[in-house]
Amino acid sequence: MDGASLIDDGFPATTLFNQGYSYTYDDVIFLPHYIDFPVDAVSLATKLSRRVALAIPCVSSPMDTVTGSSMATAMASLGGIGIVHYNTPTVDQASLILRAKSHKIPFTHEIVFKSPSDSISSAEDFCSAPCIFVTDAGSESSKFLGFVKKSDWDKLDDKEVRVSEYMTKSSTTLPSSYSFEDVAGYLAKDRAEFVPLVRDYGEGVEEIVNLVTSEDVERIEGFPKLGLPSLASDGSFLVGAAIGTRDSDKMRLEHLVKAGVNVVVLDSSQGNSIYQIEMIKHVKNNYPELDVIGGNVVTAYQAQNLIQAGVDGLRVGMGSGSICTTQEVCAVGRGQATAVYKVASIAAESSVPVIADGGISNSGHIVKALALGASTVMMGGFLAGSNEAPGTYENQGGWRVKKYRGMGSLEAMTKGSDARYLGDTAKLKIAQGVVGAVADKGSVLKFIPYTMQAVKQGFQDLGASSLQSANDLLRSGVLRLEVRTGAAQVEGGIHGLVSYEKKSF
Ligand SMILES: NC(=O)C1=CN([C@@H]2O[C@H](COP(=O)(O)OP(=O)(O)OC[C@H]3O[C@@H](n4cnc5c(N)ncnc54)[C@H](O)[C@@H]3O)[C@@H](O)[C@H]2O)C=CC1
Ligand SMILES: O=c1[nH]c(=O)c2[nH+]cn([C@@H]3O[C@H](COP(=O)(O)O)[C@@H](O)[C@H]3O)c2[nH]1
Ligand SMILES: [K+]
Repeated sequence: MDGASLIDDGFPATTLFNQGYSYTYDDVIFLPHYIDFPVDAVSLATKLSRRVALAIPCVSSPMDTVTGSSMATAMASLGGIGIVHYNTPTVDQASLILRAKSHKIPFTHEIVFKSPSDSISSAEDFCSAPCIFVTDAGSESSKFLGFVKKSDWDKLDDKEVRVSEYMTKSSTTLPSSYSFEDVAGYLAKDRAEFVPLVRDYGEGVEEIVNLVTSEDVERIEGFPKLGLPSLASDGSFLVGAAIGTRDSDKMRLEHLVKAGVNVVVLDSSQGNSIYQIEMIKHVKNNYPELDVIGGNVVTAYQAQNLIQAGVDGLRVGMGSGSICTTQEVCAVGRGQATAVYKVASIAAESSVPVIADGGISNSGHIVKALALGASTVMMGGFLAGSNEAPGTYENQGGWRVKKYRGMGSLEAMTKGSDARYLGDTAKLKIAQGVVGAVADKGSVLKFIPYTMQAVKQGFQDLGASSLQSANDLLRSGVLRLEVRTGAAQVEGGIHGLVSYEKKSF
């Protein structure tokens, strides 16, 4: 359909976003366009940064209640990517990256090890694992001797008895290079409940890196089929990592590169700083093969500075996050729809991909972010209640919840990021985030594919079969938008019902 013959209706983005208002996703609505392809013809393939391609536009936030190794593994297996947080010592961050990259299957378990002479005195020793593995030295890198099932331990009268006296002896392990289908095949054939996966480093050095249970297999097989995973050239999952802009972060980066990190995000609320520009140059000079993403920014001016410094991607959003109090505390930031449109407009001139970071709470927000020019969306709260997020579920007022906290909350700062907030000499700590909880959402392996299907339906309504096509339609003024009044937003939501059940898939 020829855009030029459109009847004038709604506003082109350039008009809408130049009126002096800061709009967020909910403030604006796209007018539907023309459908001339089926929904399955929509491709959401995209780029995270200049050289990092993804099959789906999903990125998990570098937050310590969002992205550890399980989330990074799951996001990469879905075709997106996880950015491992840095609120932890360098060695721990590097081992999270190594762990995520050493898998071929879409999930990881927490594994607990004991030696034969140990005892298991409390049910808490099992953490969330269905069994405890027994190895020679009680660590992941020693010989596998067998296991203790939680159900067997429950039956013990004397919990102080040594593990060797009641463990089930076994020497069966599978290589961590096995695919999910290979492992599922083994478990079915041997009717085994679980099996450890072992990574072989050569010269007799091995490490138990994961465990797969028959319950996992059944669960995953019930989920939508996975698309193309995000893989590095060596076949390992793509994994990103956040770092800061202090001198000590240069040393951190060196370790992360050794651990195989594929892209690095300079994690700052206000990225247009001398510190960040120096760090961008440091990364470019020392690791020319590594893409570096700068941010956060919300204006064309901030973006331009970082583009000139050489960034390969930009992260957009200031104060838009669900746990953020930056706009309230510091009086700076921008409505996220406006921020994404403005930054993406300038970044497109240099072919720098943009990440729309924060404020995503439904598939419609993702459609809006991408159609306004973002190449990917970064999500914290949307993913924090999943099985793959760090932490365990708790009960709160009848809800099954997981903790979700801002990296600028007092609690997170106390855990590790003090230096950032205190400055080196300042003495007063000011929080820019809160500690909260989000509801259990199940596995990202299930709800992200459904969310992506909803995004594809949105793209079909816009008449865009790809991100590039949506962008062309937006920039040529064919795609039109309007601002929704308060009443229009109420009308666009569920209203006027005494009760309802909202089930999305
Ligand atoms: N997207 C958002 O709206 C926000 C995000 N956050 C998150 O909270 C965390 C911390 O963010 P920030 O506080 O911005 O961390 P940051 O480490 O960038 O900044 C903290 C303070 O340290 C200073 N600083 C940074 N590098 C320096 C250097 N080399 N020498 C001297 N001073 C230096 C900064 O200017 C700032 O005053 C991040 O994970 C970030 O993503 C926090 C607030 C808002
Ligand atoms: O003002 C802030 N104070 C904080 O303590 C904080 N921690 C994270 N972030 C940012 O919020 C994003 C996640 O937002 P959502 O939960 O809305 O996805 C993240 O991706 C970050 O950009 C913070 N912002
Ligand atoms: K906020």
